[in-house]
Amino acid sequence: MILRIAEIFGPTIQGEGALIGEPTVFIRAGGCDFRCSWCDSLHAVDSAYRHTWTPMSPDAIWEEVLRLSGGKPLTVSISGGNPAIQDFAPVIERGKADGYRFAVETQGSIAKPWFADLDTLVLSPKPPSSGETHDWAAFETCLETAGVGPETVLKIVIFDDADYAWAQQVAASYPDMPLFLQPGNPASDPDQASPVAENIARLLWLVEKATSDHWFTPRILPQLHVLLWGNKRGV
Ligand SMILES: C[S@@+](CC[C@H](N)C(=O)[O-])C[C@H]1O[C@@H](n2cnc3c(N)ncnc32)[C@H](O)[C@@H]1O
Ligand SMILES: Nc1nc2[nH]cc(C(=O)O)c2c(=O)[nH]1
Ligand code: SF4
Ligand SMILES: [Mg+2]
Repeated sequence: MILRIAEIFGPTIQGEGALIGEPTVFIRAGGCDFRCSWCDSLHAVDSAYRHTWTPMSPDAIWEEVLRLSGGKPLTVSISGGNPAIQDFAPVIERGKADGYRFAVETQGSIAKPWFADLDTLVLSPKPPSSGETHDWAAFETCLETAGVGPETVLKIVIFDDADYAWAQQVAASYPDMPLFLQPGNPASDPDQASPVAENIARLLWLVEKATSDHWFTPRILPQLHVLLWGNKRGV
């Protein structure tokens, strides 16, 4: 079996959400069923970049993770694109046998049986500013398929007031899921000068909005990797 891989990089730290700060190797799958207006990983989404995606066997993927991590177990985060388009079961099986932990980042539009084998499932439904709309039945299927195996968390990107109101509705529908909010990063140009000031301003806006509303449910975090490395790829 062959998977389409946009990039494998690390070790770095997880920059977002529940596992922020955790040493991580990333596997970025090529291909996505969404096309968010502000996607920061278009090189793994847009078919114009398809020629840059490497066809790899699960063994070859695992060899690269072992090389990058020096064979020392850590958390492997499978992102994309939407990794749920492809079958990562053999990679996860191989890695767990070596003592590695697995997290997946997905929007929750496609469920896969191997969600149940993860340590952490990050579901990141897309707010109105993305231009995408959700099939909530498919989202529910992701939750059911994951079951009680992984810790399943919600991570929502907020660009504006409409996104914020939408996140409050989603949170009300899933009161038992840990909720993480991160401000949207409007600049995904890897050559752009430091986007830190803009991102901090957006984080401040979001923190002040939630605290003044007395909305105490979410944890609100920056994209730590953007603060450290800007919009650079492979970090
Ligand atoms: C690139 S996506 C890949 C995984 C999956 N397709 C998804 O969207 O969840 C990884 C994470 O980055 C977030 N993200 C993408 N573009 C962003 C941006 N411009 N600002 C902030 N977060 C962004 C997504 O919402 C998601 O949580
Ligand atoms: N350091 C770091 N943390 C991340 N968290 C989610 C990422 C992603 O693009 O899925 C990401 C990424 O690309 N780099
Ligand atoms: S779902 Fe994720 S990878 Fe796909 S376009 Fe949206 S942010 Fe990008
Ligand atoms: Mg990213």
